[in-house]
Amino acid sequence: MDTPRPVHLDRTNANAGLNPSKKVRVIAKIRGFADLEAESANWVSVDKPKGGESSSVTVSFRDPWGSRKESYELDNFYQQNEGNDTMFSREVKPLISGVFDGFNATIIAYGAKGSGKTHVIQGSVKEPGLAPLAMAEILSMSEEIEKSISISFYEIFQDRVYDLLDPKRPEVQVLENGQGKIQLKGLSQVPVKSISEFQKLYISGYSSRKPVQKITMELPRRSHKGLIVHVSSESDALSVGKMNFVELAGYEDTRRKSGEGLNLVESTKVNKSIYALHNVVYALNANESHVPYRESKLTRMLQDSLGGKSRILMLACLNPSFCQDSMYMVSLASRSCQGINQTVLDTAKKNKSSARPMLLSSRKSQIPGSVSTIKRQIGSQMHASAKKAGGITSMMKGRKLFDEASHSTKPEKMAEKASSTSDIASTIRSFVQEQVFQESSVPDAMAAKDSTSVVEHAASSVTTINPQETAISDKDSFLHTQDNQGEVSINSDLKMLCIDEESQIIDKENNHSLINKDESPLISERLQEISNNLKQLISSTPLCIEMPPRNDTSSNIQVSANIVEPKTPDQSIVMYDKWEAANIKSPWETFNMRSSGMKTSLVQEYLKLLNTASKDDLKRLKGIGEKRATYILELREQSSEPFKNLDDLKDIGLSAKQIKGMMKKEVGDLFN
Ligand SMILES: Nc1ncnc2c1ncn2[C@@H]1O[C@H](COP(=O)(O)OP(=O)(O)OP(=O)(O)O)[C@@H](O)[C@H]1O
Repeated sequence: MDTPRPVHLDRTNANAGLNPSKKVRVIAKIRGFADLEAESANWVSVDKPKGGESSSVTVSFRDPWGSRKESYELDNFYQQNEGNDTMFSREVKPLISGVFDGFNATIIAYGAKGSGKTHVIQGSVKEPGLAPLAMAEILSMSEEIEKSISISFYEIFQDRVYDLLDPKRPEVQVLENGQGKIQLKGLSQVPVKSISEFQKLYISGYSSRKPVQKITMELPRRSHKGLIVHVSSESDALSVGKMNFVELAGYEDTRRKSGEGLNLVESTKVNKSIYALHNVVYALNANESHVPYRESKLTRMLQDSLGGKSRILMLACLNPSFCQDSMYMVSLASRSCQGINQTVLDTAKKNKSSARPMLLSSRKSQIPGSVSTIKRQIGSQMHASAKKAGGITSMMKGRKLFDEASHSTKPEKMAEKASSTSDIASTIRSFVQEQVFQESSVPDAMAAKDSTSVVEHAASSVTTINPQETAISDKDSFLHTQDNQGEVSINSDLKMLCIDEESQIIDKENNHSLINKDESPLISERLQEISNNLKQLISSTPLCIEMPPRNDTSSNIQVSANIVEPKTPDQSIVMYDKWEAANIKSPWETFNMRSSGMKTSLVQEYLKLLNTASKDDLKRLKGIGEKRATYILELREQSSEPFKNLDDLKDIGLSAKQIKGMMKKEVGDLFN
């Protein structure tokens, strides 16, 4: 294992990279040592890729076990022994004159817990931070050019904004006026004439951070803090520019750290706003037409300062001892500035070429490609559901069909009903409305409209069941068996229906065959496949109740949920028309069990894709763009399976409502 070079940076031309026209600069600072940490941070090394002329530095991280090395290009890197004053004169001071010329500047310190954010922004009596150093400069400039200075100081705790200079005030409201300008209603703005006045206010603001509600015994409150320095013209008090100092709450990987209750909620909210901020920075850098300011309270508050005539300094604070979260913070910053700061992943790529494919291939083997595998999967899901419910599964049909059929024990009648397109449509309608959207919390007109259109598509899609597959998989087993039993087969009716659509189906199959089997198929294609099979199952697969042989006196009734390979019925098998005789669950209960099994299956497929798909495939998912796809890949580097349930999508900045909306769209598209 080769030892990484210690942190060393040639400062002879360290300022060469300071380009005042650059909107975003990304720098990192490794925290100074406390007494007990006299060890050097040998897990990080810094280099200038093009020698002294370079305007950026390459920061390489290697974990202490040498198993992972990653390099990122940043605008600058400050080592342990470099103080706040050095960073101030190189990074912050050049921005101050712009604030007097109508620019807004924002300095954002972020990083893992305890990485020195407060030390860098606020500082101490011994070593003032960037905010007081800037304030001293601003105050001295304001005297010369007759501008007035005032400050606001706020805290964002769990997406609520509080005034730190006047803590008795009610929550601050973030409003947008008709011109799209952000107004912070209820946030005080206090004039400042001297540095001692400022220090008094600033320090008292920090100490006023008392929990609004008592959380738990002495749990420190994790919140973002923002200082706004307003520069206004003295004559008309109109705002000229402002400088923001934002100290983000410490990042903590919720998957690695055990957190519960409020602590976990707090962490999730903190992380969400960190992602949201990077999303905004990314969008600004990429000149995207839509900048997602609304993703968090923080970005909303900073909207004026981040967009338009502004300069942003992203300062990643790093712990001196190896910390996975520190590494992650730098990678996030570097990636959010792609286009300006190209992420360098040379060694990471090497690692990936050996590790990632293994991961992918092991995943691939779990991703069923064939129809029969999918059926098996659905079957086992349903089996599990049935087992869990302690009940029995039945033919999957819509409520109407079942309601009517349950009053009749004649299979012919059921077959008649099931063979009509409208009843099959009704089956799907019921399923979509009552199961897929069951948990939707969007009761507005829009949701109703979506639901209706999905249902309409569902109704029109029932004739696309693949007759060839039906013939191959079911003809020789189930269908024949049914005929032999003298039962009227619903499936044969459906087959008749499908034959007219053959050319359309063949087209679909041809398209399908274009999918590279070695790659993760697109979620909508996978879901479509599952859906098609379910449609087949609706019509073709009776789950059977295995009655004990006649001479068996035991009272056991076996439930068979093996819908993949239907067995030839024999004397011991009775069909669904024995519902009442077997005294089992009602068709409606059974339908519910099956539907929830399908829903689980769809979600599992979706999560598998998130955990394995390529970036391009991820971007084909609803609601996943470049940034989110990037974050997903980031998360996958942190953990081999970052998405274990849909709630984990919150880590890429999605709300519960957005997650549901995305699933609805994916599922809805199945019927398009
Ligand atoms: N440059 C430095 N030299 C010496 N000690 C430092 C330095 N920077 C930070 N520290 C010390 O490290 C500890 C953590 O620093 P700090 O409170 O600034 O971290 P933080 O990132 O703001 O933490 P949190 O995420 O919990 O808010 C403090 O005790 C601080 O005094």
